[in-house]
Amino acid sequence: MDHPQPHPQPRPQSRPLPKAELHLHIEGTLEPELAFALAARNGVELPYRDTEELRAAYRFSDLQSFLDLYYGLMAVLRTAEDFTELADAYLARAAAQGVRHAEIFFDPQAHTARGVPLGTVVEGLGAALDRSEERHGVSTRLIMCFLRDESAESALATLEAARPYLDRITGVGLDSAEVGHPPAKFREVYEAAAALGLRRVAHAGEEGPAAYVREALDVLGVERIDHGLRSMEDPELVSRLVRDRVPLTLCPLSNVRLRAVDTLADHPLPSMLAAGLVVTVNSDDPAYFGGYVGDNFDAVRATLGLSPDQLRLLARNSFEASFLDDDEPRRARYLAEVEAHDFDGA
Ligand SMILES: Nc1ncnc2[nH]cnc12
Ligand SMILES: [Zn+2]
Repeated sequence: MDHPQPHPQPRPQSRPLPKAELHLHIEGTLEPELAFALAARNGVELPYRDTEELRAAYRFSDLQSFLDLYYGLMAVLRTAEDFTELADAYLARAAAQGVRHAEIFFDPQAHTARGVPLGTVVEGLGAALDRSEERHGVSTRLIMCFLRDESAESALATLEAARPYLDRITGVGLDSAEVGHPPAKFREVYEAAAALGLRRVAHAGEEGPAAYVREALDVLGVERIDHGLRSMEDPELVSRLVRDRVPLTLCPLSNVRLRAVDTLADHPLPSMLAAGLVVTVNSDDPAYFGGYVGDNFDAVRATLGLSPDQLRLLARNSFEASFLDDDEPRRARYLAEVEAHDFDGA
């Protein structure tokens, strides 16, 4: 008797490379559609007619031109539920692009300055993070950033105000307009954060010089550098970063949109990998810069010709650089997923 030939099985959709996202501003995940929905719900008038007009405004000449729009659009975020919805939408998108662990930045001063209490922000984000593993399969940490173009006193007051919420906060970071606001301005608040047992990271070398990267390490005692692009201008610093295995959280599509590099083809990621730097790939503000973290991986693969081994190294770095030190079995599971990942010959 003839056995029927099995039908050819449809090729399973290739699964995205498992990765951690370590450089992600939750406010930078505010998509135009959600911004308009929240504006309607909260009675906030936006200076754009519709999502199309808003998207058309996403043409930036530098970091400051982006920050002006970014802080302006935050006006729609008012209630704890708004922050929950924002974070939940990010986690769903991130999970679909292979994110297994996310260390999420937020900017408390950008909200408290508008009269939104810190507790509203932290509790709102926390509600989404609490159910993230169950709902999206993504473990999370929260990192509170100080705005470096605000005063050191304001940063200290923010840390003080965060005391009741420290069980939800893993670390502190430093972001916003870099040039003219060197890391040393925040020595005291970083010392206080360290004394509270908080982990420390800082943006440095995005638009600012390599000297800011050195200062972030020497004065603030940071464990990771966010961006760190301009470290490449200082060979001695590069040797130090390689020797000490200091992770750099790169954001390639952000660097193109904010004109830190001319084109993606000019991005120093391949030279940074070749130099032995511990680099990771992240999305920064994905709603504004044309893609989430998987899109950043796809773009560097396509444009910079990264090999499967290099992509796997980036993913491995992301878990090794993460603040999963309090859960080594989980980190080991994630790393095993990376090693087992099949690129389908791509
Ligand atoms: N790329 C970036 N640099 C500095 N501060 C930021 N805040 C949000 N995105 C930022
Ligand atoms: Zn950033």
